[in-house]
Order: sequence, then C-alpha cells, then structure tokens
Amino acid sequence: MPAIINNIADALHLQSQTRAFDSKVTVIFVLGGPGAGKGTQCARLVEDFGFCHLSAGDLLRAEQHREGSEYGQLIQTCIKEGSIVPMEVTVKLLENAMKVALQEQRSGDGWTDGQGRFLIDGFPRKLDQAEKFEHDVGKATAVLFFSTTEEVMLERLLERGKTSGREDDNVESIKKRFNTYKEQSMPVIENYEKLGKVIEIDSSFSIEKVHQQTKSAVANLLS
Ligand SMILES: Nc1ncnc2c1ncn2[C@@H]1O[C@H](COP(=O)(O)OP(=O)(O)OP(=O)(O)O)[C@@H](O)[C@H]1O
Ligand SMILES: O=c1ccn([C@@H]2O[C@H](COP(=O)(O)O)[C@@H](O)[C@H]2O)c(=O)[nH]1
Repeated sequence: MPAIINNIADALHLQSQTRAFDSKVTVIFVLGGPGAGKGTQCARLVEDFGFCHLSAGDLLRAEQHREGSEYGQLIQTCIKEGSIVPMEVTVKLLENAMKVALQEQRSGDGWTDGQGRFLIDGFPRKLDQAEKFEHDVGKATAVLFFSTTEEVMLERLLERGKTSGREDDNVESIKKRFNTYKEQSMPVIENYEKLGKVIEIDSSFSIEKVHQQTKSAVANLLS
C-alpha cells in the first residue's frame, strides 16, 4: 500500500482491491435462529435461481472431521456449546469454498444464470465476522432473515434431532444456541437492518408457503 493515499476514491479503490471477490459476485447472507428453516429454503433457492449454497455450519462440520485438521477439537466444542468458532477459521473456509465454486462454474460448459451467486447460510453470526467477511471477501448484497418463535424452532430441531445425528440437536445445546443467537447474532441482523439490506420472512408457515414468499423476494432482488 502506498504511503500516501491521495483521496477517498483512491482509498476505496485500494480497499476493494483487498477483497477476494469483485462486485460482480452476488452474496446473500441467510440468517435466522437455529431451526428457523434457513437450510431448507436455501435448497429451494438453489433450484429456483442456480445459487451456490454454502452453509457455514456444514463447512465447519466438514473441517471438524477432516483428517489432520488443527481445528477439529475447537470446532467440536463450539458446536456442542452453541458458541461461535473464531471468525478467522470460518471466514477462511467460506472464502476457499467460494473460490472452488467459482472455478468449477468457470470450467463448466458455458455461462450459467446462477454463476457468481452465493447464499451464505448461517453466517455472519457475530458483528466481527460480518466486518471481516465484507473486508476480506466481498460485500453482502442483502440479508434474508427467517424469523419465527423459539417454540417453533425448538419443536423443529427436536424433530430433526431424531435423525440428523447432529450433536447439537438436543435440548441442552439448543438452549445455548438460542442464547448465542439472541446475544450475538441478532445485533448482526439489526446492523444490516439499519443499512436497509434485510428482507424478513416469517418462517412459521409451511415449507411451501415460506418458499413462495422467499422466491418472490429473491426474484425482486435479482431483477
Ligand atoms: N416451514 C417449515 N415447516 C415445518 N418444518 C420445517 C420448515 N422449515 C424447515 N423445517 C424443518 O425444520 C428442521 C430445521 O430446518 P433447517 O435445517 O432448514 O433449519 P436451519 O435454520 O438451517 O437450522 P440450523 O441453523 O440449526 O442449521 C428441518 O428438519 C426441516 O425439515
Ligand atoms: O459462522 C458460524 C456458523 C456456525 N458456527 C457453529 O456451528 C454451529 C452449527 O451451525 P448451523 O448453522 O446450525 O449448522 C453453530 O451453533 C456454531 O457453533 C459458527 O461458529 N460460526
């Protein structure tokens, strides 16, 4: 970086150069409490619009089980305790996964509609993660916020827990996850609300009804 930055435009240009992805990439953060239905709706949006869906939780679980990972134990503890893995780990995993996805898209046959569109599911969970991602990786175009009550989320998670094999789909971990969500993740949503980037969808309804509302909101966003 040069010693003197002449004006704000230069400064902004330099700042944007440090990001891994340019403004052609569409990044939508998908937030909401544990079990609100984020992953379910992301899967539908992949079919509708050709998004690349990256779940931060899934990436962390894969890293936890990767042979030789230095973060395996740390990730396991955080997931069980419903706490947040240090941002450096998660942001790096997301950045790498985005790079791989873009390379795969570019080496495929032709240019597809969804190229460069990312749904980042379950991230950012904390304000510092949001800042780091936007600084190092790319700007968020919008935030899809799936909102519902703790009662609904608890029921869904306990039902999922019967088959998911997830070590955090149990009452003890779920209560901790709710606390982390309220204390650390809600401020992220409030922050993006101030920036006018949040699209809130009540996810208390059936999967199909929530999907119709989500699809129409995303279609508007992309038009
Ligand atoms: N609208 C809905 N109505 C009823 N059940 C739903 C609905 N949406 C999702 N589910 C079910 O609730 C459970 C949780 O959904 P999902 O995994 O999509 O939530 P999530 O927000 O991604 O959760 P987490 O943050 O814990 O990963 C799943 O078993 C899913 O099938
Ligand atoms: O950015 C993130 C996302 C997730 N975690 C940890 O993973 C679990 C499970 O996340 P899901 O989105 O429910 O799959 C979450 O409770 C955190 O412990 C994280 O640390 N950072």
